[in-house]
Amino acid sequence: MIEAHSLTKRYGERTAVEDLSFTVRPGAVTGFLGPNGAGKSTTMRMLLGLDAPTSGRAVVNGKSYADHRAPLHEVGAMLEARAIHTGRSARNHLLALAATHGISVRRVDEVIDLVGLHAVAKKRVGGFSLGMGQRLGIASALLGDPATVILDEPVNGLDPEGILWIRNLLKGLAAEGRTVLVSSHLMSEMALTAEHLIVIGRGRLIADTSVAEFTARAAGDLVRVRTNEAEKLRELLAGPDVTVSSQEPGVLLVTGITSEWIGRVAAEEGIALAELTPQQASLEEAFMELTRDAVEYQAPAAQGVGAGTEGRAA
Ligand SMILES: Nc1ncnc2c1ncn2[C@@H]1O[C@H](COP(=O)(O)OP(=O)(O)OP(=O)(O)O)[C@@H](O)[C@H]1O
Repeated sequence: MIEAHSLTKRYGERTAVEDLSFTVRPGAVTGFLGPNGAGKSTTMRMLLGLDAPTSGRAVVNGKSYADHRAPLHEVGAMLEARAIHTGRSARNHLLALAATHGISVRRVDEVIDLVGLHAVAKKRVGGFSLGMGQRLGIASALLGDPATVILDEPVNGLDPEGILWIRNLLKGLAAEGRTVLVSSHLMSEMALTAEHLIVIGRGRLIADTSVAEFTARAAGDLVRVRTNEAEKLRELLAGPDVTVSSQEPGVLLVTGITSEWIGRVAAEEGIALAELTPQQASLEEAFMELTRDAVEYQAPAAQGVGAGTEGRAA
């Protein structure tokens, strides 16, 4: 379990995180979302004792990170995965880490297999692709078999196969009863991976919600229906709380009733449907809407003034 109690971090004039409180529970993947510069990495560093909060307290598994006797067994973390420029092999890198923490060679080989690096375990890490580097970072995080796992943007730069792999790995870790906190700036990815979401913007809490709740709210009740008998169906669906619009021939956009209901009406009247789709595609839009006021660097056109220059590299 992770607890943030009124965490605040200031860098001089700049407030990176402000009065941030949340709890991350075991047994589920929790997505930590926010636009660039929202304060995700700063918060994670405070959770891991790498940055001291200006005020407030971070507690992991009941204690602050520094008070854990064997932190690698309590919390495994991967922060902004950078290529590790080393001439060491992946296995030797993990062996060195294991040796300083009293972790067995057997466990090193276990995590190598777990992250799928077996074939390249003896290759120099310096020559690793971004994806292989991410896998190695995750292997390091899992080395101590920790109850809590904190990963900063683990899917960054991965190909679809790598993204799917991380998604399943995180779900598996949560299913084993671990606490899993994973940051991202992609709502659509988190919707597929996480059960719970903590959304921040400009260092402040914007939402603490289940993914199901967020998705339901984002999706609204818009349903797209395609049929050759659009006009007939439109008349059948008409009602005081129902709106039906159409922007292309044969396609209706319906709000006010569920897709199940539309399907039933069509079936009863013998109307064949070519498509019946509850609109979920607006997730990323809903996230942007939620965090719109909290985006640090907006394009000048969007903001109407000469906004800030470059963001830090993500
Ligand atoms: N060491 C530092 N010194 C000064 N300002 C910092 C420092 N670290 C972070 N900041 C500022 O704090 C704010 C939050 O940064 P942080 O890296 O935590 O955001 P983030 O949500 O992880 O963003 P990203 O997705 O871009 O990595 C930003 O405005 C950043 O410029």
